[in-house]
Amino acid sequence: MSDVSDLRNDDAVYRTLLESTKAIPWKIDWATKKFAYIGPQIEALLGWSPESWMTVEDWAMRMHPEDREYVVNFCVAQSQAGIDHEADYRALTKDNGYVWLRDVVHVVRKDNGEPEALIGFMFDISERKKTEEKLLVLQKELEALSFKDGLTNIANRRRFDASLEVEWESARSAGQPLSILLFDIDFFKQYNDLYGHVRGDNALIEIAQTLSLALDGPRDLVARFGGEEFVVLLPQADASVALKVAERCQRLIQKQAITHAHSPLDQRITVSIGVGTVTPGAHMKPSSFIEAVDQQLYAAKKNGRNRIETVQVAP
Ligand SMILES: Nc1nc2c(ncn2[C@@H]2O[C@H](COP(=O)(O)OP(=O)(O)OP(=O)(O)O)[C@@H](O)[C@H]2O)c(=O)[nH]1
Repeated sequence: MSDVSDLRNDDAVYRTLLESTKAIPWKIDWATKKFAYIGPQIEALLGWSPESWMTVEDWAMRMHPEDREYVVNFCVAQSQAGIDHEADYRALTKDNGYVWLRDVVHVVRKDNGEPEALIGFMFDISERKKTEEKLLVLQKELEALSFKDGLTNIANRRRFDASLEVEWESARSAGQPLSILLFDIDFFKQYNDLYGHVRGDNALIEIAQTLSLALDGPRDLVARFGGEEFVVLLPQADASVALKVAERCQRLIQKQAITHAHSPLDQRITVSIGVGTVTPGAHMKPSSFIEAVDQQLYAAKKNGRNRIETVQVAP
């Protein structure tokens, strides 16, 4: 058996070790910017023969154009400063594909501190990047889900609150009106009691769909406000537009004719609607506007249900 000192002197052993790892070793002479060495594994990974890696130019040109400027500038700056570093980028393959690489770089310095050479390893990190990308997609899906109501599939209260905040600011700075419609299903407790919770859930889903169909503005939003209440946000809509939309919603729900034998109104599901319009002023809060619209909804209930009550809130 050879001892360690034998091994240290044995270039062939080192070469075998270097060339049998998955990581691809390389060395660049700093003065000439030429490759002194690159492991033969590079050919299996990217298709370019080791001999074709002549200078740092070859390295830079075989990088995805979107990664090139940042990675090259970063590596040059770190090398000049004598700092070991690493960079991730997409390397071009001979058949015009890309492979994600991580280059881990050690700066060999002369006695005066200036770089003499760079030595490093390239790692194939494409699998890791794929996992990261999948995670990103999943995260986006999760974010979207967290803004959706699980039962009706329309926007949830959180989404409504977030949209209202944005639209409120936009209306305030543009000096434009915005309107809100609050819906509450009439005698829904009786509906649940008579038909059961599952039919109750289905009725909520159907009404959510109908309300979605009633809107046509690009920024209009329908959301589940809670329980059997829905809300519609109408940016840039004045009182007359808001009333028209409310009437359209009421009509469509009537047309939908979901039987409700225990409703004294029409023997089908009806809704009460509170409508409010405001041009937000500097000191007004969205919550006090919602409060005012909620009072209209309450008035619609008190005044007989299946009706619309409106308010124009002073800024
Ligand atoms: N099926 C089902 N029912 C719900 C859901 N959320 C709220 N509800 C029901 O909605 C009903 C609301 O009852 P109330 O607040 O008394 O109102 P109402 O019976 O509609 O009476 P008015 O609003 O005064 O006309 C309750 O029975 C709740 O159980 C839901 O997700 N699914």
